[in-house]
Amino acid sequence: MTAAEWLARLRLWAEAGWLRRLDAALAGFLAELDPEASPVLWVSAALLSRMEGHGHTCLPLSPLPTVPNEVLNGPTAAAEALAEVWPQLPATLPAWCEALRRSPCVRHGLQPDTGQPLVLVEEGASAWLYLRRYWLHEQSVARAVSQRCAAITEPDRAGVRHWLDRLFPDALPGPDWQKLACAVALRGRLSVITGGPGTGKTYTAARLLALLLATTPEAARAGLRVALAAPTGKAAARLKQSIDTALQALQNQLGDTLALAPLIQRIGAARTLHALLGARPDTRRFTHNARQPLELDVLIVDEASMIHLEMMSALLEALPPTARLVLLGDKDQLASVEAGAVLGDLCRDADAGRYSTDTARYAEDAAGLRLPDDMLAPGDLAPALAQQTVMLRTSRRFSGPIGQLAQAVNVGDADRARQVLRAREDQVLTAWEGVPAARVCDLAVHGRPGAPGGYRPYLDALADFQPLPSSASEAERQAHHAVWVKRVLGAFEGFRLLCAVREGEWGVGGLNRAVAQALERTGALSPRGEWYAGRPVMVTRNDPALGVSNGDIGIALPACVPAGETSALRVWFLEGEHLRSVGVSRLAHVETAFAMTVHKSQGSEFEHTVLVLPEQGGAVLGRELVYTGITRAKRFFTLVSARAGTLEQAMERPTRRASGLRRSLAGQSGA
Ligand SMILES: Nc1ncnc2c1ncn2[C@@H]1O[C@H](COP(=O)(O)OP(=O)(O)OP(=O)(O)O)[C@@H](O)[C@H]1O
Repeated sequence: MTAAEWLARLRLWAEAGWLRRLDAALAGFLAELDPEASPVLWVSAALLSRMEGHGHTCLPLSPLPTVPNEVLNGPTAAAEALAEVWPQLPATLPAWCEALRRSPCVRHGLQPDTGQPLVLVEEGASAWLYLRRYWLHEQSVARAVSQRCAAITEPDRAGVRHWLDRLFPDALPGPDWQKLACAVALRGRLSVITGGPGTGKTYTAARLLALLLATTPEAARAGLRVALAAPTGKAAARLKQSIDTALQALQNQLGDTLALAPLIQRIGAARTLHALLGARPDTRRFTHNARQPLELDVLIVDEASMIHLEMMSALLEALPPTARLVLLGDKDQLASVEAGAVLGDLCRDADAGRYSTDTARYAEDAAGLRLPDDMLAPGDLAPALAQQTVMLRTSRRFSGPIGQLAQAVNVGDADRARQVLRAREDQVLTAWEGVPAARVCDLAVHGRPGAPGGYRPYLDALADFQPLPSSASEAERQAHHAVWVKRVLGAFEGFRLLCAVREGEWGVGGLNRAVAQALERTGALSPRGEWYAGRPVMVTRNDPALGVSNGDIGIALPACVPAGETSALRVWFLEGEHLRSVGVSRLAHVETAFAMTVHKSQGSEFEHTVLVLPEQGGAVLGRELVYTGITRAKRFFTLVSARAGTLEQAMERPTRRASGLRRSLAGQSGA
């Protein structure tokens, strides 16, 4: 086929939905830059772009010459279309790479960076293709992580032990991983604390802050600059609240021996990563970078699984080399919406430990811990990053049926998951499978046996506004209104529909419409037009000017106005205990939020969580998605699926994001 025919074929595939238009357009762009190139370049570029759209940071080339459909992962018609043209492409990886190397659009080997749009990486019998930007981000993250892992300081072990014994007074039967996490974070410039829900990641982070304060010379304590951050506003507010609560409880435990109050005051509000780095409108650049680093000594970042590669690169670049970065997150949760699976990549050794004898000795001296023999690794098999990574293994609030189900899903044990679901202990768990989408609306309106209510308590709170008598002062009216708004927002957190997909009757859009109509039929809502009292919305774009972040959830409610005046609708957001509102006309980028994606629910928990699985979920319907959905449930969990067996199918499929971060880390210094 000629170049024009190849490009036309790629456009056809985009029209069929097997590629995105953007993917075919990238191929067209490269054909303009290098009209003489082999079709390998255009096909690879289109597939690479498609992979990026699915969250991968690179395209593994090894399967391409023989099993291209593994990459396109499309329906039968797509496989047939590929089979028709593939014989015209090289049949071996070396020939494929050779064709790419011939193009000036592809940087390879030790070639200097002259702005080539693609980068080819070859190692042994494998090869990967990158978009330049992701290659640079990956290299920059690997370099920064390695440098931070190498910057180990040697604290006074006896002093650390003294404080750790006070901070963790309870003797546990096995190793106290929380204690180890504190000890490890104290000696490094980077540490990763991972663990499932309720394993005490923030509890540990609060103790780490106390340990840092206690081991800082007294004269320097007042100058210790600590910041808290998370990828979303909601997660940031939750982190701040948990850290404050934990530090206050710790102060009571420690008495006068260590003054934590000044630290609590100094920490300030937790911010989104965008706000911390100083996001600038209409650009992907930030105010803070290597030339203008953040002014802080300790940064704790929660929900790190949501951080994508580009953001991690920007964060590491903006951190001064002397600052300590502590990443908290659940490595088994869904990876970020945008490309990369950074926390998963950083935590690859977390289960196994792979601690060196040096780390074992340090754990014994500084934390009084004997690490299990099977978690130790000989010198060259003990990567530097593993020494700075600790996995917390005991959940304090997640031991019931929801925890058991989450655990079974996480390890891919379908029989066990089924058994737990069938047991329906105290009706905490229920599965409705092979049902029509309308059943989801029933759940939203009434709840279910064992977990009644659905959105009813929120609607009741909405209807329950009793105006104060006209004699009430302005301050009294405002306070009374704020109590009501908080009650409505609090009640809304009691129930949530989480979807795997956005489109279709089982997706976010379809269910939001259906639920709003079902609630309207009960007379509890009057959704006339776009905005109505009680409309829950999710912000879909950061807007620093309005102070709202992507993922924030608020509810449209009337403002507090004097009796007799008409009150305009405002969207109310709760940040910790603090209420904020924005006029509805100023919020351009929002969507209704009765149903939301599992992705967007990360960092939130709801009393009753409903996970909705469609008939066809494609590649998105994987194990991490189900695990993340289940672990959002505080008291009740309901699975609703269009087809029986979807759960098992999803569990069989752990999502593997193509990424070279581990390889790049190993290439840096064995990190
Ligand atoms: N060692 C401990 N001793 C007593 N209580 C603990 C301990 N560790 C954690 N907890 C308690 O367990 C609960 C969960 O802890 P925490 O919120 O820190 O977990 P987490 O891993 O940050 O959870 P998530 O990220 O899922 O919200 C909290 O109430 C906390 O006080």
